[in-house]
Amino acid sequence: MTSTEFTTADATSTFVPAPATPYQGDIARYWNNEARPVNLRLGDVDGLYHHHYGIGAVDHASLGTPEDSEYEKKLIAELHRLESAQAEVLLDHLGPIGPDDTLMDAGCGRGGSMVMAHQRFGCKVEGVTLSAKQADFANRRAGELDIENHVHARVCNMLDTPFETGQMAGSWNNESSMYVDLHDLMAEHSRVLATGGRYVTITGCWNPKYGQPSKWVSQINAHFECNIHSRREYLRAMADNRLVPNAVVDLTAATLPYWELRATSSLVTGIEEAFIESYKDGSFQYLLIAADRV
Ligand SMILES: C[S@@+](CC[C@H](N)C(=O)[O-])C[C@H]1O[C@@H](n2cnc3c(N)ncnc32)[C@H](O)[C@@H]1O
Ligand SMILES: CC(C)=CCC/C(C)=C/COP(=O)(O)OP(=O)(O)O
Ligand SMILES: [Mg+2]
Repeated sequence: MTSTEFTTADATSTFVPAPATPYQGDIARYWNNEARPVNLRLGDVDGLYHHHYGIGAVDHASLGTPEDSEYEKKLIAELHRLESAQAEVLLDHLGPIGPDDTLMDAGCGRGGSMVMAHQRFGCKVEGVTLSAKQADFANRRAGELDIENHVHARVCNMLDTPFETGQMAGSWNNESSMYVDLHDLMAEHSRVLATGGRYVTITGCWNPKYGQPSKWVSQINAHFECNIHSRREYLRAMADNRLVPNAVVDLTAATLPYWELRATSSLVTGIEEAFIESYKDGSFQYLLIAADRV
């Protein structure tokens, strides 16, 4: 199939462009086949479906004790609360956004952050993902919430979007930048953002201070088929693309309670140890970077 041919995903109405590279085909398949119960069980708490991790202190008082028959349900609600708190912090850094503005969610997953952005700002949100299953899920959810005129996901490469130059008041990557070349990514954000618009990323990155990616970072890469970048690469790619950081927030200490709680739950996936150990040995950092498009 050539890059100009289009096909439809099984049992969906979403048009799916041929992947730009074989790797992007792998990632589309990965997310079309993803079925870890942790993600749907947490999303079912209130209908916001995330594929990112949590931040903030665990409210141990709300959990009760493990002997409590409702303990596991409360634990799931608590993990979900921390994941939504993470998205709130990302949205806090977008600056003033109004109902007439449009935002871009690059690597939107099942759309939880897009719904939150619309509910907070009243704005339009355009999401892109490589996965038809995720785009359909996000669009179905927007329909159920009656916000399909404001929140829309499409299957599209975040490095080559159909949006107009300067169209976006803000844009973000929430744990989705480890699948692409950062220079290409920042160039596309820089293109779609209006001058004065804000770009925000929350990401896991390896710490140049450690030297090279640790074995834990390699394990996370293998688990998700991704390529975690270093902190230095983010800052360089932004600087080269008219994106000037106005906040760099180290969220590593804030995400550890989420991981330590998750490691005790029935929904563990096996990657918990790698996150906990790499955050603790300093080889890996959970970072928010907000940048102005100048
Ligand atoms: C870990 S999920 C994050 C989802 C979402 N940002 C969230 O916070 O719930 C990674 C997402 O990046 C998307 N992705 C990876 N590479 C992409 C690319 N080149 N273009 C568009 N989306 C991409 C995947 O399809 C997936 O939706
Ligand atoms: C911080 C880093 C390096 C993230 C890698 C990207 C990623 C897969 C995020 C979580 O997705 P998920 O919510 O589907 O994962 P899980 O099933 O583990 O909850
Ligand atoms: Mg998850």
